[in-house]
Amino acid sequence: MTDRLFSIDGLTVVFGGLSALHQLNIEIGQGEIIGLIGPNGAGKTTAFNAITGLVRPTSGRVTLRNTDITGWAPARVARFGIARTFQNIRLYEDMPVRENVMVAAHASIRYNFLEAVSGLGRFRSDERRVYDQADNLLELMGLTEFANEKARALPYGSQRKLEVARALALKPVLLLLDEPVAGMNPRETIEFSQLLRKIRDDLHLTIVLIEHDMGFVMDICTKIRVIDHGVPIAWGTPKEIQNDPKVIAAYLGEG
Ligand SMILES: Nc1ncnc2c1ncn2[C@@H]1O[C@H](COP(=O)(O)OP(=O)(O)OP(=O)(O)O)[C@@H](O)[C@H]1O
Repeated sequence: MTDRLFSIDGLTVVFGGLSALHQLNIEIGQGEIIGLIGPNGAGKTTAFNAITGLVRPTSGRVTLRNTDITGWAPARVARFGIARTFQNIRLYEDMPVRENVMVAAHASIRYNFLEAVSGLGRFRSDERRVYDQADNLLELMGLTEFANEKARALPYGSQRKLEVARALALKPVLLLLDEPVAGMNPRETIEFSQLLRKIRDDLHLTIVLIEHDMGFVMDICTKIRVIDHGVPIAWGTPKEIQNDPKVIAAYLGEG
């Protein structure tokens, strides 16, 4: 593995009496694309929520760039370099596509009151920069033609790409994607794989993704962590995971 960027040690989340996540460990090097998979209800989204501060871990540690970020508030986690998308798309549907990205970028900028109300100085130059950055991200994600459309007018696959553009506006070092290709057709999914590799390379990103589309996961991931009923059951390359009897049994037992 290349330099360690991010790690999860013994991450555990208990809701009432339910152990949603039990002793999850993951270690990730710069530039890797890691898959987090498992049957429905396995605890995948809970892991993302615990990493990004939406859920407080019962125990365990989350480390990014040698800094313990366990239990940090969501905005602080985002500013420190972790951005995410959600399983259910979260866009400002009646806002134009470009503004959707600009609003996300603003989350990483702070003005004092005078600068904001006067619209002068740093505020104005930052606005220009945020506008240009949004256009660059839309171009990267192949969404330029939709810049002035309302988000709700976009085809579903493009809405998912817009979610990624919004996450990238935070300038993360680690990108967490929750079911990024859900609802995409096979052609869109292949194009999205290519796009993801490109943004990983161009923006020096490291990526963790949750996904049920196994063709996509096996194609794009360098390593995969499998969890079942909150418990980690396997860790390995796509080939190792595909042939692991515990993984096959977990998926066969689903439903
Ligand atoms: N806020 C919460 N309070 C109580 N229980 C929760 C909460 N969030 C999740 N759970 C429970 O924790 C378990 C894991 O849920 P989670 O959403 O993390 O699974 P998942 O692997 O992401 O599933 P899916 O693939 O269906 O999205 C489930 O039993 C779920 O009902």
